[in-house]
Amino acid sequence: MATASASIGVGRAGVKHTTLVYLVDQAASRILLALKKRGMGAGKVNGPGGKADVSAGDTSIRATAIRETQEEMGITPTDLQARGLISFVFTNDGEHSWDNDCTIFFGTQWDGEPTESDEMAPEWHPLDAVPYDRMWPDDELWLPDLLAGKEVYWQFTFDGDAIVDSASYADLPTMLAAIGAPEAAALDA
Ligand SMILES: Nc1nc2c([nH]c(=O)n2[C@H]2C[C@H](O)[C@@H](COP(=O)(O)OP(=O)(O)OP(=O)(O)O)O2)c(=O)[nH]1
Repeated sequence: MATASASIGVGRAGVKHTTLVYLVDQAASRILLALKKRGMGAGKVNGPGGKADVSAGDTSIRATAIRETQEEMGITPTDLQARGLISFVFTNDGEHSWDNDCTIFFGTQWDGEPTESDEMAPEWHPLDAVPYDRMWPDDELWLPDLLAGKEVYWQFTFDGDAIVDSASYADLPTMLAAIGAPEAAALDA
């Protein structure tokens, strides 16, 4: 079981810091997603990702993003850019153990071929046909902006699978102030 680390990633203190990775094959205008087979969001299509884990050797949230993509898809991203932060709050869990503050990465290069793992089954989708009906409901609010080259800063409050509140922010400092998180020198530290 991985443990959260307040020293890696950006977001609220005492909340899991996590990653999501979106890889695009620009030559073929397609995005690499995957069916999540177990754990949080099982049955949904998502990018690879997961929580920061110092015990797994993570030295930065970027290292977490690379390790999770290796573990879940068998490939190594080589040009990841940190492009946003999404803060997830889950009201259905009184202990808020599902809450996570997630750094969003975008990339176009990787080593290896996407391979199914115990956690994920990779799927390619055309960039103009992202399967939002099989994804978390907030994704269609921000993933199009990410794919258009923008940075994305959002907070979503969920009750189970339903969004009950949301807010978007102009930039990282504005978002961190709004969610009560410490200031950060960099998104991918
Ligand atoms: N696309 C998308 N991903 C989400 C949403 N909510 C949410 O927690 N996630 C992602 C962010 C993280 O990558 C993951 C939660 O982190 P986690 O580490 O608890 O999940 P996990 O079961 O994959 O565990 P692990 O790989 O770290 O062992 O789920 C959402 O609304 N949309």
